[in-house]
Amino acid sequence: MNAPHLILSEPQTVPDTLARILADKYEEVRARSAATPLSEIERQARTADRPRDFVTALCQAVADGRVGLIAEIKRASPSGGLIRDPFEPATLAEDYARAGATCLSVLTDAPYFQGHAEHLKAARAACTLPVLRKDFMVHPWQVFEARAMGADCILIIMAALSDQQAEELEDIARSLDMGVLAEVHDRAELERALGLQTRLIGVNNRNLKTLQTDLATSEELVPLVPADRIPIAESGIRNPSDVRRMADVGARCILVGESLMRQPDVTAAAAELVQAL
Ligand SMILES: O=C(O)c1ccccc1NCC(=O)[C@H](O)[C@H](O)COP(=O)(O)O
Repeated sequence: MNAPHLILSEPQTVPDTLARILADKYEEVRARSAATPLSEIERQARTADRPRDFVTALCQAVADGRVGLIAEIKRASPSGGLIRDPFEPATLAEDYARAGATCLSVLTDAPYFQGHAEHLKAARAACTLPVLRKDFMVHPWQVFEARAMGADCILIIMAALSDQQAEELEDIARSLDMGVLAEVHDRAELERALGLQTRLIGVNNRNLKTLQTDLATSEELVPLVPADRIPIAESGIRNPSDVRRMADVGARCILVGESLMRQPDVTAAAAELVQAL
């Protein structure tokens, strides 16, 4: 394949942790695409089974007045260290589905989150929920790889990409009938994300410099999301009262990982969030 055309849009403004992750991701893509060329990964993506409709599932939850819970399967993280051990993605997926989650999010990044493509495959095979590949997308090759492993949606982190890169990744995802979740941390990123076609706008409450979460980020940004988009509050949501706090500013969809992963009974914990309103 040609040299990956990863260019960090404004490297000096990318927070340190994210910059490190992206640099490693670039190396990972280079190695993986050397082993499986773009033409081959695209062939695998285009012959994979039909994607599940991630966007419609969340729209339907909102239309029904339900909490749209994207329940995350995450073994470890830079901020939380090792979060869950033992870790069984298939069982967790079944537990989340039983609790009434709308979608799943599965970490596939290995170096920072101890994730793996096999976690996504196992989780998706264990239920009928649409699945987000939670990873740092920096190159078209990864979008094809996501579909080839079964993912139904990709994450586009606006802080990591130029507008042109984000549009390119979105175009490929749409050509594969995948959903796109555009993630923002501030007003400038939100403005840029609204230039994409996707309806899913994730407001991440995690400050990428400190890795601390603060729900005030969603309180500031969610009200600025236009009515034709679906705001999703991400990170740092721990209990039903946090779910109500997010709904009060207009986010009935939430993405929750660590607080669920730390519970012995994830079904009960996820059901509590789903039934919070
Ligand atoms: O979780 C981290 O430590 C982290 C560090 C650097 C970049 C991203 C990170 N997390 C990714 C996520 O967005 C979360 O996994 C997701 O929103 C769920 O958050 P939480 O419920 O707080 O686990």
